[in-house]
Amino acid sequence: MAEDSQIKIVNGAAGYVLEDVPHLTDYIPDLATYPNPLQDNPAYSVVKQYFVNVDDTVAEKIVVHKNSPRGIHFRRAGPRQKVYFESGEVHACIVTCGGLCPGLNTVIREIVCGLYNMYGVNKVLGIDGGYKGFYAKNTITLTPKVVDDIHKRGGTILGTSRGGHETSKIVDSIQDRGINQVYVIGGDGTQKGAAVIYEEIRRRGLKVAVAGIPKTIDNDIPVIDKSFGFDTAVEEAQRAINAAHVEAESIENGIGVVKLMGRYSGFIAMYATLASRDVDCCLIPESPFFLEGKGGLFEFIKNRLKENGHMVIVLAEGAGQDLLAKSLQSMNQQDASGNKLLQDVGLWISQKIKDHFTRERKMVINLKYIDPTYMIRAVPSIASDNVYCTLLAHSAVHGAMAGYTGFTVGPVNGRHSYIPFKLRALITSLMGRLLVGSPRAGDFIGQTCPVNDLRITEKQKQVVITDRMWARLLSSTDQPSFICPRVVAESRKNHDEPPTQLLDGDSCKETHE
Ligand SMILES: Nc1ncnc2c1ncn2[C@@H]1O[C@H](COP(=O)(O)OP(=O)(O)O)[C@@H](O)[C@H]1O
Ligand SMILES: O=P(O)(O)OC[C@H]1O[C@](O)(COP(=O)(O)O)[C@@H](O)[C@@H]1O
Ligand SMILES: [Mg+2]
Repeated sequence: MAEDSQIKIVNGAAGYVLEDVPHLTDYIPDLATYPNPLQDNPAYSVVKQYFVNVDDTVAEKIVVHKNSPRGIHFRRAGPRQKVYFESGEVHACIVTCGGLCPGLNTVIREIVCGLYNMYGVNKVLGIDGGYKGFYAKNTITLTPKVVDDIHKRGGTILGTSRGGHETSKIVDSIQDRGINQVYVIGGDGTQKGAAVIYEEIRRRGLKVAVAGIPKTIDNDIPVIDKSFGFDTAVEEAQRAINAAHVEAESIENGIGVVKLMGRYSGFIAMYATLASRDVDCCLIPESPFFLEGKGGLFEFIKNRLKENGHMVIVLAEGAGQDLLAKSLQSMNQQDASGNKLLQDVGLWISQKIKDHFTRERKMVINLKYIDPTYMIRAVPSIASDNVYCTLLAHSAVHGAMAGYTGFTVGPVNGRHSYIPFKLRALITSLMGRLLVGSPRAGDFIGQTCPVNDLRITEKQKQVVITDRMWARLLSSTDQPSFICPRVVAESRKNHDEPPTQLLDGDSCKETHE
């Protein structure tokens, strides 16, 4: 067990490490247990071995070598034979925080229906308008009837907000209302907030389970395979890319520019580009680029227009922010949650391209800029995301009923798992490894992950531009990598061995806040 009593690490033979999640009995001993009501539920009782074995764990690494350690494992999500809450005792609440994401309503719906239908719970409250709703607003009663068709709508029926995380007021409200299960749906900021709430609840010795459901359209939460709403966003982005392509190919020297979401991580832009095949150039925050000179964006545009007569550029909102900061002398403004406010890279780059070709090259170009970001975020989730949201919600409900707390749910290599808010796995798994940080153009620097006490929320998953996926993209668009070949060669020379598949997916870096 680690020195910090809230971090539960179990070491086994052959380098097996379990990053366990906290349990209510860690700080309230002798809690009563009850048989899981699912065993008498006709829908579930037909399943052989419906309950998850208490010892089941999920491996973080599935590609291993003969002599490599077995690595980090997480507790497998799912229903347990014993539960720590009686049905009538449960008083649950659900809160949604941060930016919108397709699927929020589906998760809300499935938590409510899961609690009612699987566990016979009939007291579920919705917190209105994010964290501040705990102490500043009235609650909303949630029943299966109320949430019946909300999955067909975008947004969140509960409302959301940034900022306003006042821990003691929130926990006072939880205590005063007699809430004993808290379901928190939100991104990295929200999960940080949930971790603090869990710590305060534990300090007060309350029998309250805190479960996080990770939400981020940017897909930037580490460890889990993918966040809900991401597939919907990639799908919806196709409409904007198609429109940009139609516009561009209809006119001489047509250029379509599409901005997609992705503050620090360019996953939506990368997948939307790979899916579309109409995109000539994809720009993401992880891959710095430059405009002028040999190998720069302007030269590429000139050549592509010469070859094809038109082109489409997709860029993530966080791309090229270093260039914008230089040229616009931006102020360091933040939103209410402390997230850096970004400049509009789409507008900026569109203007730069127009200026360059019309003024400097005296060339007529027709550029159309499409910003579908908020339209994409506001749509209802597609079918596959709905199923995924259902599994996330059910995993969270099973975990809380089983007495686990201080955890986030999510699939790890396809298996739903409970991941502690306080996560040391990342340290161990990343220790000593070279990660690509945020290199500047021509400045390809590998960074070593600092060995600190980390949480799932203190790293961001990013596109690794030395991975095969980014190479696939470069090969599909045939765009420049914007990295000086000499620096790549030097970086290769510094690796004793060729890059290994074990590195796939190690795509985390420290948060930017
Ligand atoms: N470090 C933190 N500690 C406590 N609460 C936080 C922290 N960071 C963000 N929050 C709270 O989490 C909520 C959502 O955060 P935000 O960054 O806006 O969105 P997201 O969760 O989608 O990343 C806000 O109410 C914010 O106050
Ligand atoms: O305008 P808003 O609501 O602050 O949201 C903008 C941000 O929200 C996001 O869509 C998602 O961010 P969060 O996951 O932090 O909510 C980002 O891509 C984007 O920068
Ligand atoms: Mg965030």
